Amino acid sequence: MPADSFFTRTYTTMVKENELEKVEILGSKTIHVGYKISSHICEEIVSKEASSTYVIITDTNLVKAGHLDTFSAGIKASIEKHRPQSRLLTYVVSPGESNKNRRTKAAIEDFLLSKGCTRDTFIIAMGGGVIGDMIGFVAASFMRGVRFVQVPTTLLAMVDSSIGGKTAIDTPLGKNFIGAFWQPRYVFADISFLETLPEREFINGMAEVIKTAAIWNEDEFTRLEKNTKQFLQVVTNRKANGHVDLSPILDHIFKLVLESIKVKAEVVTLDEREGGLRNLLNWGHSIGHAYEAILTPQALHGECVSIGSIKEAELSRYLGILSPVAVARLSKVFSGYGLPVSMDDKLLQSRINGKVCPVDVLLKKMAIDKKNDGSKKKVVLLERIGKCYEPKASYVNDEDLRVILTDNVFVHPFTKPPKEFEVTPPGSKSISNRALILAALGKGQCKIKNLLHSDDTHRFER
Ligand SMILES: O=C(O)C(=O)C[C@@H](O)[C@H](O)[C@H](O)COP(=O)(O)O
Repeated sequence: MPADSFFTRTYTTMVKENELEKVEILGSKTIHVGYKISSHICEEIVSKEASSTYVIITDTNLVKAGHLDTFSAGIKASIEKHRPQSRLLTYVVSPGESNKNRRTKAAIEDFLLSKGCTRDTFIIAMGGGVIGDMIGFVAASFMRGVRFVQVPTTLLAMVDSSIGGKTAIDTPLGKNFIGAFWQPRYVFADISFLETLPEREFINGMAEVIKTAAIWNEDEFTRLEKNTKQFLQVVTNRKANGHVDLSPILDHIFKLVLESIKVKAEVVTLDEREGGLRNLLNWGHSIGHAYEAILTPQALHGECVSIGSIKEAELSRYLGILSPVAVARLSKVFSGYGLPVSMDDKLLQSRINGKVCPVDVLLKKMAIDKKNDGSKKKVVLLERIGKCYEPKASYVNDEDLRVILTDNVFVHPFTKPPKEFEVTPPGSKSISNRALILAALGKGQCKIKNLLHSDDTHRFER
């Protein structure tokens, strides 16, 4: 068998070039997912969306990878074909979360104004989550709102940030605090962009993929569990030019992108403005954003969401809602895809230059969360893999959060023992189970205090 025949053979059964799936959101099939669909994207934009000025806004990473040149050439060709009077402008920003701010937004707006852009301007946001969020917000406010499309080029942007019309910039106090709901006319997710995506960014995007399956789609979660090894093998194996040959896992990637998009599109369609249900997509983010506010830019969004998801799963577990087995499955799958699941992660530690996340600071950061009701904190609680406890975020208190946010408890002997003290140790599992059996055998009502919550007692309770 020739050396590349494994890939060739596998590839023939897989996703094909130009293959396209259209996902419905808010009543129209405007999310197009495919592999090597750049000509479709350019044709669709220019032929369907009339404009005097098309503006591609992207970042320097996309320029370096050659994507801006290729994409501009495609748009120019479509302009010549369909609207020869129109023009194409391009604008490039610096990459990274630290540039998703008021200053960059203002610079983009000044550029558009200096070029005489009017309300018929059509913006193409090509890039990752930072570009999509910020350019979406520019589109929402420029001339009181202009049309735009999302061309996500990272996994995170494809499966999450490009879908659903949440646009925003960050402020020093936290992420996405200033923004608007502004729907893109289309989202074009071309999987082939992922072939040039760096390893760390690829892994970063998996956090949102796992999150989406965890809150809504158990089958997909189980499928994700089965493919961790192969994923990491392929994604970490780079060619001389740093690119990745996705062909052995192209089907897996296509499916996980599509399944994540479908879930997000369904949730957004049911609750576009986040009255309740859309909170679920924020699972892992209440705590994740708090970590991110401290650890950015050394840690990426997905890495913080991964830690936040495990902490929020532990909170559900602590409240007796989620089983320890589910927490273990979650932890295994996040780490299986190369993500940190706690602050102890060695790779994370090597990146964050000794930064620490004290519980009080995390709680303070969590106090500014769009989901909260004033000073009452809210977190999405998971009931089991694929299902949340409530169809919205639930009220939680600082005492409970403090327990799960505290990483290590050091126990020291008293240097000077107090005369009297009272301690309530956690309930014993075997005594809890015996108490439950006795209660079940007895007649009338029985009140059990200090029951230990565990998988066993939970089953006994039923
Ligand atoms: O689209 C949503 O709704 C989400 O919550 C998805 C999140 O994964 C995403 O990171 C979102 O941008 C965060 O939104 P925010 O409301 O927490 O700022």
